Amino acid sequence: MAKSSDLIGASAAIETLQGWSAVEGRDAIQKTFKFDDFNAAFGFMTRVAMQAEQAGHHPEWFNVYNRVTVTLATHDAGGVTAKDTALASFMDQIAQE
Ligand SMILES: C[C@H](O)[C@H](O)[C@H]1CNC2=NC(N)=NC(=O)C2=N1
Repeated sequence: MAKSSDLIGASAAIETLQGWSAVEGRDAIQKTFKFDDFNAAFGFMTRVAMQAEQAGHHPEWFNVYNRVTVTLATHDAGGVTAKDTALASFMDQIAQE
């Protein structure tokens, strides 16, 4: 379980990532991924879901057709930790393929 001492914070986290922004009003990071169609978006979500389950760390997300808006925070810690930057990097990596 993550602790508040694990926090790195949204501002520091987005400096190390591409295309992620800080969420207003809470310590979390967000990005909208856009794909060719629903099939590609859902394929992305399926791969992320398997990785999330393996890591025990899960995204908050919202899908409409070819867009997936992802919010990442570590609930146990009350904000952004290395678990979020790791999941964000994984998403960036597989979204390119
Ligand atoms: C017991 C279980 O590992 C925890 O509840 C995990 C599950 N997935 C999680 N996901 C996220 N994003 N934050 C958490 O604090 C978290 N905690």
